[in-house]
Amino acid sequence: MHKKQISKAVINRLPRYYRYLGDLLEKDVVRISSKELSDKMKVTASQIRQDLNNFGGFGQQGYGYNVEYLHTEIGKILGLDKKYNIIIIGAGNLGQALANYVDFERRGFYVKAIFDINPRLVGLSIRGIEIKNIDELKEYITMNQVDIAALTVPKAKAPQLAADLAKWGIKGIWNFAPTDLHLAEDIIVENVHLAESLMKLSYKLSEKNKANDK
Ligand SMILES: NC(=O)c1ccc[n+]([C@@H]2O[C@H](COP(=O)([O-])OP(=O)(O)OC[C@H]3O[C@@H](n4cnc5c(N)ncnc54)[C@H](O)[C@@H]3O)[C@@H](O)[C@H]2O)c1
Repeated sequence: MHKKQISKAVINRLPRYYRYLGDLLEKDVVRISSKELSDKMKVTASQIRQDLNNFGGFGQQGYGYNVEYLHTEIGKILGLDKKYNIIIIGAGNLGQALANYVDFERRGFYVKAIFDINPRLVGLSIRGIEIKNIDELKEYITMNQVDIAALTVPKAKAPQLAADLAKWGIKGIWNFAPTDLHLAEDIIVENVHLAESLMKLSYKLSEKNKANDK
């Protein structure tokens, strides 16, 4: 059977559905109508129905959505029913902050090792996770199951490291360096460009200020 192509916009909204449903579960909410979910999320009820219809609906007429079921199913679509081993390349400010964040584990993402080039950092531990010398990276990847590499190195170092990671078999790169990586198509890159997000905020603020000045 031909698999239906899910649009990027829908995929982008799924983590937010997942988060809201997780919050509802924590409050022991058993079911929710698309209208209630829509009021909470400030997304139209028809948008919610349309989005979820992409995956077979999940809802029942007159009943709404079973929160736990929907949360589990969206989790499966997002691949959150699996465990992922992460390594962090670059143990500076951002790399250390990521390694210190325990909540990723709750979602199935486990930071297993951190690598850096700076001998003053190598050998230290963050939350019990050892910072290894970057020279050990290839061997580590060969000997261990690594699913995702977070790149938190300076921009100039990122492309070469990304190419090495890809060559050594890493399929998922979580890139925080403010540069675009050009890798083979089977390597999945998710960019987290914080400064670009800040620029969007700045744009919106300046638009608002312009409107107020009128
Ligand atoms: N800190 C933030 O809030 C922030 C925000 C937006 C973007 N970024 C981006 O994230 C990246 C990291 O930022 P940061 O603030 O953590 O920088 P940082 O200078 O604190 O840390 C970078 C680390 O990478 C290491 N490194 C350099 N070359 C390496 C190599 N070849 N192999 C392994 N490790 C290497 C350095 O020794 C250092 O420990 C940068 O690209 C930065 O632009 C950071």
